[in-house]
Amino acid sequence: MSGEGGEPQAIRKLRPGKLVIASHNPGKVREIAALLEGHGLDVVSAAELDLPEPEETGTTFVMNAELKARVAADLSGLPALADDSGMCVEALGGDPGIFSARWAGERKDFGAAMRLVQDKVDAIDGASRDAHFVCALALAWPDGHVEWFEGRVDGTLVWPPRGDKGFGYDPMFLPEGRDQTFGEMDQDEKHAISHRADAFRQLVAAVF
Ligand SMILES: O=P(O)(O)OP(=O)(O)OP(=O)(O)OC[C@H]1O[C@@H](n2cnc3c(O)ncnc32)[C@H](O)[C@@H]1O
Ligand SMILES: [Mg+2]
Repeated sequence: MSGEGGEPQAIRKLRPGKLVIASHNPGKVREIAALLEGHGLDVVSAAELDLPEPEETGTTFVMNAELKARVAADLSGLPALADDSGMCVEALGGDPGIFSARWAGERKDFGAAMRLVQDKVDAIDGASRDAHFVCALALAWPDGHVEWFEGRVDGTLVWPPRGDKGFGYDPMFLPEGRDQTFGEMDQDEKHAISHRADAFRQLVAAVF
């Protein structure tokens, strides 16, 4: 991104202190807290602060991450970090993508969401089972400054789902070159290769 006059905008450093994790997904909050360990931050989740869950009206992962981070920073008066992520299936033109949470419905039934993905891919003759996860991070300050980062991991879909260690679509996603799904991996193994860890590596390099 460029500032006025064409000069690159300086990346803002994140100082030790309170940081809001602007997510209402406990699986994500757990992973984000682990990925931020050791940087002197005192993390507090949006749920702990009773912050509202904003409607995700953006058309990209980055737009939705920014929207969530801005709401949390504005309401808390603290820097806030949001994650918008999802699983993109090649044969489905990138769906569920930014709609990954919504495919699970009000009841957040990811068993049903995974079955829906499987049924849709299965209905296409000779369909590729390639998929990838994307994670967009937005770090917003109360004065309106925002930094963005995006990570990705490629893999294939397996059926039936395997493992109960992760969250969301993890049990049906087999990362490239591995024989365990994200659902079968311990958190540290997932963090060695995941879309979220990829985005955090970029964030850590930039803002600390
Ligand atoms: O918006 P917040 O409050 O952060 O929580 P959310 O669950 O609604 O999160 P998203 O809007 O970003 O939706 C992303 C969905 O994609 C799925 N997803 C994202 N990252 C994942 C991961 O690492 N493993 C499995 N599923 C993941 C998961 O089902 C999420 O609910
Ligand atoms: Mg959401």
